[in-house]
Amino acid sequence: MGEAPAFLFDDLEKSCGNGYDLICRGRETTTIVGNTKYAIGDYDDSTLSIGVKVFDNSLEKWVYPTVLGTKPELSSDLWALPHGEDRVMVIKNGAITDDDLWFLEVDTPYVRQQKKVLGSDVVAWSKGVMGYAGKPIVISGPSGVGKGTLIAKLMKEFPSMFGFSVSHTTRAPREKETNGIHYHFTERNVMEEDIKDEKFLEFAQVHGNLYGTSVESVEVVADAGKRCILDIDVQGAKSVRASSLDAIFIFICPPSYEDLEKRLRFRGTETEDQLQKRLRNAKGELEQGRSPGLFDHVLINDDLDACYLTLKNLLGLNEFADNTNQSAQKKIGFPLVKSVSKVGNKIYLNSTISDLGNASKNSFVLDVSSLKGGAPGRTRGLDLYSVYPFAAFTNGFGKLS
Ligand SMILES: Nc1ncnc2c1ncn2[C@@H]1O[C@H](COP(=O)(O)OP(=O)(O)OP(=O)(O)O)[C@@H](O)[C@H]1O
Ligand SMILES: Nc1nc2c(ncn2[C@@H]2O[C@H](COP(=O)(O)O)[C@@H](O)[C@H]2O)c(=O)[nH]1
Repeated sequence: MGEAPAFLFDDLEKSCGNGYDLICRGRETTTIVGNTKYAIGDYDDSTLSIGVKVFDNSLEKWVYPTVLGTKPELSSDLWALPHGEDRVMVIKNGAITDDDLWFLEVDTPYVRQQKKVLGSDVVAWSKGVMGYAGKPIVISGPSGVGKGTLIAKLMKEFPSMFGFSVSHTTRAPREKETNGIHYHFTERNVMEEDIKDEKFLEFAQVHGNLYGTSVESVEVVADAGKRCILDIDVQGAKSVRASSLDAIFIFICPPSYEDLEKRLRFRGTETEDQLQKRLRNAKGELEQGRSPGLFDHVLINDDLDACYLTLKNLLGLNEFADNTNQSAQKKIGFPLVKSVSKVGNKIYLNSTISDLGNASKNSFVLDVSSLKGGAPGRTRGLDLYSVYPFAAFTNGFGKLS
């Protein structure tokens, strides 16, 4: 990581091509990935979003692929840069914050799978998101073991570091529960429809009700730069383990079955029937929780404070850790781009004005070496930092502090 080579910017004030990757600019811009030419631009007037065409080499004409994902709104100034063999990075110059960077996936595993399912040519939009908030944490264990209590302690002590994934459930709200905070309380038919529409990362029938984690509920936490905590049952944990979400899995055990029952009774939120059902289900969950391969850590919640300390230790949050680095990432705004150059995994952005409030020439690096994920939803792991003017905006190592 260092200062951008000066020649790149001086040679690149023109709008198209830099000798490394073909970088194109315009309201409608064409770019080549592999052997295929894509036109990305403004002819999709009906939706006022950026349209996509693919050049069919055998038919020798432009065709319209199925476009999946949320489409970015139209922009009069687009930059398109092929990224690897499977996607195009699209910069919407001068767009509002957080809407400036998109990826058009043309041959990622997700797109290839959708091509098979739909039997047509498919591309998919995925929004570029700066930073990577750390692996989500899945907390599982039988009802009444203290998962919610431990999570509440973590969220209270580290409010800027963690965000809770608000699940959907068909269970009725308890007295002190608020819709949208504790759960999204929902009707079964609505939730089943959303499951069919693939809006859920996982779902399960738990103690007679349907519970599920929507993709959106995990994404909003990560969009806020926070580490996502999921409180889900063992079936849900299994599904997440099998999904593409790279998480840490923690199972919470009670000191004894009798203690579990005492806690559930003490909480007083269940009828006797419901309580018995939860206790019966706990037996199977405790067996599965301890079976090898599913959970990375098993904690016994005997003394609450001791268990909480162990949880913090395994998350690297003990009193000697520098926890400031783990808080929400500081964002810098995307610059108004005048020229673009790509060298390896670094994209050099030359700007005349930036939101840093300086009207002089500013240079930025967008580091895509840690790119994670892809459609549907977001492409994460992007790192944007300023490299010029060196002294004024950096910590001396070329990166904004
Ligand atoms: N270590 C502990 N010792 C004694 N009581 C505890 C301990 N941890 C939690 N509790 C109490 O046990 C009850 C159940 O805890 P909590 O609601 O956090 O469980 P849970 O695992 O989230 O349950 P559910 O899965 O049903 O949501 C609460 O009244 C809580 O105060
Ligand atoms: N598989 C999922 N399980 C979930 C989810 N949200 C909560 N849960 C689990 O349900 C039980 C009961 O919860 P309660 O609030 O009714 O006491 C508990 O074990 C939770 O962990 C979810 O989205 N998916």
